[in-house]
Amino acid sequence: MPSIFSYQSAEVDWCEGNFEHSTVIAEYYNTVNGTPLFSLLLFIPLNFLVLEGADRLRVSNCSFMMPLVAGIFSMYFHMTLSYVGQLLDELSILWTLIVAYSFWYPKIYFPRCIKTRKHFYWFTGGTTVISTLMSFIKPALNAYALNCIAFHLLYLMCRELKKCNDKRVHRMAATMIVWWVLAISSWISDRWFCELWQAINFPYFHSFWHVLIAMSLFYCFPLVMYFDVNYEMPSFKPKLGYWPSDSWPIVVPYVVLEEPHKKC
Ligand SMILES: CCCCCCCC/C=C\CCCCCCCC(=O)N[C@@H](CO)[C@H](O)/C=C/CCCCCCCCCCCCC
Ligand SMILES: [Ca+2]
Ligand SMILES: [Zn+2]
Repeated sequence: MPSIFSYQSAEVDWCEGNFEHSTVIAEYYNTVNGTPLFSLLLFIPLNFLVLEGADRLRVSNCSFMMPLVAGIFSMYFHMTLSYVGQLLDELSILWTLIVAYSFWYPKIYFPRCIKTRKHFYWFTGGTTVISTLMSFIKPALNAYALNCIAFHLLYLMCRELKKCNDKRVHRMAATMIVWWVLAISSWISDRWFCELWQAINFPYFHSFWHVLIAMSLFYCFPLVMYFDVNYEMPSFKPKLGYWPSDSWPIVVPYVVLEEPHKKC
């Protein structure tokens, strides 16, 4: 019986051929294009915020270490295609999402029985334990469940956009959604239509997914920060921007806090 650490013991095998470019890395392209993107793309926009020095944001920025961990486990998974690698990949995404929800889920959407963020932490803590245990039941389904969370984010985003007139916010949200649609299409293509891609010798859609989902998150984070500042720091006015400027073809989206409103 193969060990849970052995190569190719995972329930899932992505379309890219195994050990085609290396004897130690099972899926070469899926492995090498993962981590740098997840970590770098997510850290850059946050630097702008950290510089602004708002305490709440400085504390919650610690959670941005989580996508880095998810990136590392993703690399380990594609390198080995082991059962442990698959679970680490999925659980690190689950925990990253839960940490992000714990910090940034707006209070107005809390279930009625939850009154404070402290109570919400207990709720997310309980959810973490239950969902972590459930993820061992059928690991192949975990990725589908995780992808469904994006639909909830999409729903939240639409509700927030309805209340917001800022064109920059709408533009950034539209960009994020376009990247996500491309990302999820690539993920599904790789999972469901692998035979077709192998027939035309192009089994790389999961690699595209890594890049495209990172791009979507790149735009998602400044937006989440924007709404968070509106709710949690009403004396500040958040503003979305693109570095170095709006007109450049390649830009880094970020959020800054403008001068605090003068209090009477
Ligand atoms: C108020 C809440 C704010 C939430 C902010 C979002 C926090 C981001 C959290 C997680 C980072 C995800 C990192 C993705 C790593 C992908 C690794 C990977 O490719 N794994 C695959 C196997 O190699 C696996 O099959 C994929 C599983 C599905 C992952 C789904 C992630 C959903 C992330 C949500 C994206 C939202 C984008 C905007 C939607 C409109
Ligand atoms: Ca494969
Ligand atoms: Zn992957």
